[in-house]
Amino acid sequence: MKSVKIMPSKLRGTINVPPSKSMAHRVVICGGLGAGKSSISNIDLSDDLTATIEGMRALGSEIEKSSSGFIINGAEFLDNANAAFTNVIDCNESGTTLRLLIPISLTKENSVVFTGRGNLGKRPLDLYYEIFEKHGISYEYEKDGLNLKIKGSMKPGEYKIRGDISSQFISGLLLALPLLDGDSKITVTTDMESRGYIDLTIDMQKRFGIDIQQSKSREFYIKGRQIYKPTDYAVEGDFSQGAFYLVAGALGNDIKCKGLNIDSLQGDKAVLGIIEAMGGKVETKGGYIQAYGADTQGTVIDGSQFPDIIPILAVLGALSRGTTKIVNAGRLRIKECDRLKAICEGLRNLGADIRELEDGLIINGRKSLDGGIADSWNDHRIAMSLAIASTRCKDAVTIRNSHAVKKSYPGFWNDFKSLGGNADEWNMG
Ligand SMILES: O=C(O)C1=C[C@@H](OP(=O)(O)O)[C@@H](O)[C@H](O)C1
Ligand SMILES: C=C(OP(=O)(O)O)C(=O)O
Repeated sequence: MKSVKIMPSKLRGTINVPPSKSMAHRVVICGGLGAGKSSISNIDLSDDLTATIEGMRALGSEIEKSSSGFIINGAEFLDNANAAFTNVIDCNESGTTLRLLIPISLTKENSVVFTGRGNLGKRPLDLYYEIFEKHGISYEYEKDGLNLKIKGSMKPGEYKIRGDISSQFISGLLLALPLLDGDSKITVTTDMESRGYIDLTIDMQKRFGIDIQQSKSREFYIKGRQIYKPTDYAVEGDFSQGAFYLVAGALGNDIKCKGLNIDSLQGDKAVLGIIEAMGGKVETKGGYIQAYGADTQGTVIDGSQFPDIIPILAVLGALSRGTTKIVNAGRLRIKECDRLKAICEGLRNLGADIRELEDGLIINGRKSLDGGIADSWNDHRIAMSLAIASTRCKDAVTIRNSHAVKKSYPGFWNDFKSLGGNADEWNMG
C-alpha cells in the first residue's frame, strides 16, 4: 500500500495523454479474434489492459510485444472450434475485461473460470446469468467473490437486455455474436446509459470488417459467421484521463494536452462541453487541447452517459462559484468503489462543501480548499481527482492508497511530477 503527500503547487507544461483504455481493450479483443496478424500501437500497459491481453491469450490468441506495441494473431482462437479446454481468466479489477470476455469465451463450446479482485466480484453480472439460463449454459460463482465457472456456448437468436446497469454487457454481446453460426438481434429494453462506449465497440468492430446494423436506437442486428479481418491500429488519447488535466486547466493550471482526438467518439469528451458550460475556455490548436483558468460557476451535470469523469467534475464543482448538482449518477456506486461516497468523503476531508444524494451529489463551491488526508478507496479515478484538487488547496494533501492509479494510468504520478506537481509517494508496507 502506498500513500502520496502533495504540497500544493500550480501545474504547468505539456502532457502526452495516455492512450484510451477503452479503445485498447477493444482493439486487443478484435485483433485477438482476427483471422491473421494485426499490429497495434500506442498501448499503455495498465493493470486493466494487461488483464484483457492475458485473457485473450488464455482463449488462444497469440499476442507478442513489438517495438511500437503488440502484434496479435487471432487465428489460433478461430481454429480452435472443437477444443474443450478449461481456461482461467484473471480479470484483476477490470469490469471491462470481465464483461467483454464472458460472451467471447462462450462463442465456442467452452469451459472457463473468471477470477478477479477488489470490488469486481460485487459488481453486477445478473444480466449475463439470465442469458446463461436461457441458453442452457451452466454457471456457478462465489457470492461477492467472483470465481465464476461457466460451461456451454451461446446460440444465435434474440437477446433482450437492460441498458441501464452497464453498457459493458451490450458491448460484450456485440463483440461475440458475429462469430456465431446464425444471425442475432439485441433489443435494449431500457434507456441506454454509457451509450458512447457502445459506439466505441461498434466503431472498432467496423475497423475489423464486422458489420452491426441498427434500425432503432435500441435495436442491433448482427449477422452470424462474420470474420474479424486483421488490421493495424494506433490507439488515440484517452479523454477519461485527459479530463484530469483539462479540469486542472479550468482550475488555473497551465496544461497542454497532446494526443487527444477532437473528433473522438469517446463519451468522456463531454468534459470539454461541461468546462465551457461552467464558464471555462477550451482551445484546440497546434495538435493539443487546453482548458484555461476561469471563474467557473456551478451547473447541473447528468452523469448517466459519462460516469468515469464525474469524480473529477465534482472537483471542478467544489471549486466553482455557486452550486453544482450531479444527477443520474447512481451507477457510480457500482464501479471500483462507491464513487459517490468516496469522492464526497475525500473532498470533504479536504474542506469542500459536498453532500451525497441517492444518485448524485450537491456541491457548494469554494474559492479554495484547505488540504488534509483522504483515501482513494483503492480507486484510480478518486486518487487522480484528489491529486488535481490539491492544486487549489492551501495546505498539504495526503492521499492513501495512491498506487490505485495503476489500474488505468500507471504513469500518473510521474506525469503529475513532470508538470511540477510536488508529490512524494512512499510505501506503507
Ligand atoms: O466499455 C468500457 O470500456 C467502459 C464502460 C463504462 O462502464 P459502464 O457501461 O458500466 O458505465 C465505463 O465506466 C468503464 O470505465 C469503461
Ligand atoms: C470503471 C472503470 O473500469 P472497469 O469498469 O473496466 O473496471 C474505470 O476505468 O473507471
